[in-house]
Amino acid sequence: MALITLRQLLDHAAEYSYGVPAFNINNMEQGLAIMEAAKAVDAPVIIQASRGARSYANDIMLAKMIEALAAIYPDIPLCMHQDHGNNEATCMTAIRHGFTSVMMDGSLEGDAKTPASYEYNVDITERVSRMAHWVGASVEGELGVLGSLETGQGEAEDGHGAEGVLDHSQLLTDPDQAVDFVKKTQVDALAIACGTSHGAYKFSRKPDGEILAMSVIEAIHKKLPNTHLVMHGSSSVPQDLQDIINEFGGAMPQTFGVPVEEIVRGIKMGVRKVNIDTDCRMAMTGQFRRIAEQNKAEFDPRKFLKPAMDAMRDLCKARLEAFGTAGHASKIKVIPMDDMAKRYASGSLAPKTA
Ligand SMILES: O=C(CO)COP(=O)(O)O
Ligand SMILES: O=C[C@H](O)COP(=O)(O)O
Ligand SMILES: [Zn+2]
Ligand SMILES: [Zn+2]
Repeated sequence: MALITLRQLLDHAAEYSYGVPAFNINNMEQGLAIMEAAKAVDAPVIIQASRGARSYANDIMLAKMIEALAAIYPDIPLCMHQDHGNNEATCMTAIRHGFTSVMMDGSLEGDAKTPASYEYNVDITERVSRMAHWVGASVEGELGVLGSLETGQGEAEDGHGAEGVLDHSQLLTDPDQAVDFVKKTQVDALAIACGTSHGAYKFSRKPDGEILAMSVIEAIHKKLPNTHLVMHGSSSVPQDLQDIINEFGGAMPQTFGVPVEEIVRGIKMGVRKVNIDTDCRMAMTGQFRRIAEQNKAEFDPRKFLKPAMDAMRDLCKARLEAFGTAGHASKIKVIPMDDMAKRYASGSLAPKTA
């Protein structure tokens, strides 16, 4: 069993200057695709489940699945992370089900829609941090609200994400506030807002600095060189995946994601965790559509799921290679959560924010 905490994994990533993609899962096929990719290139992985994934798959199913994946791939350090926790209970029940890491997303209130005050965010994130660290689990906080700099819109349409139109002061993380936030909350990793948003429709054109503010990451990294930064909404929405979906009966309007080369630039500026869900969904859906179109007599779900799994595996492998994660799995000796708990208690893992 090689379940690793986010903190240990990102400390390793920082030491060796690489980034780690965090792929979302909802089902067995996605779990196997990620692990196959990781094994192929000897990479550690972060698998994350949203609240939606937990209610779709059931907590017990997810917990047993993670246990199974860790047993099938004993040589791959696997971090199991709660994506976008909305309150203390979401985070604590995730840990109870074997997650080694949680995101307390206090940038929004408990309804996961209303932008929260800074005080609310600090208060709830600090509390979750304190509790998670008692048992050695890691915590990711978020400062700034995800949403498009083109439209000012969050992404409430998928059930979480800010409602209404936001201004740039909300959509871009303030570097000075980031320093204060990390000091006060003691988070292990900090998700920042720089113009990315969840889903396929991020940018209406190939993003430049106007709409994808990499300069914000650079400014935060200057002030917090020892803090692990997290980029959400970091699918690249590759043209070839849009084309496959549309070639086989889909109708996705032309859209643009976060170019892989921008993420690689981010990794040089302290980005250690890169959240990717949409690309994996698109890789799978393209194959579902292709098989449905090319073999109309087919009715065995495995004939759809296997090519979908292979496409997701290839996507994951490409990201693990591009972000420099490949080759590091075998170099990591996993520290058990109980040991991590002792390290937190001793103060040795306190964030360096001098
Ligand atoms: O940030 C994400 C999950 O937290 C996923 O982002 P994408 O929708 O860009 O894949
Ligand atoms: O928010 C990030 C992921 O894309 C999860 O999406 P979801 O809530 O639809 O599972
Ligand atoms: Zn989402
Ligand atoms: Zn996210």
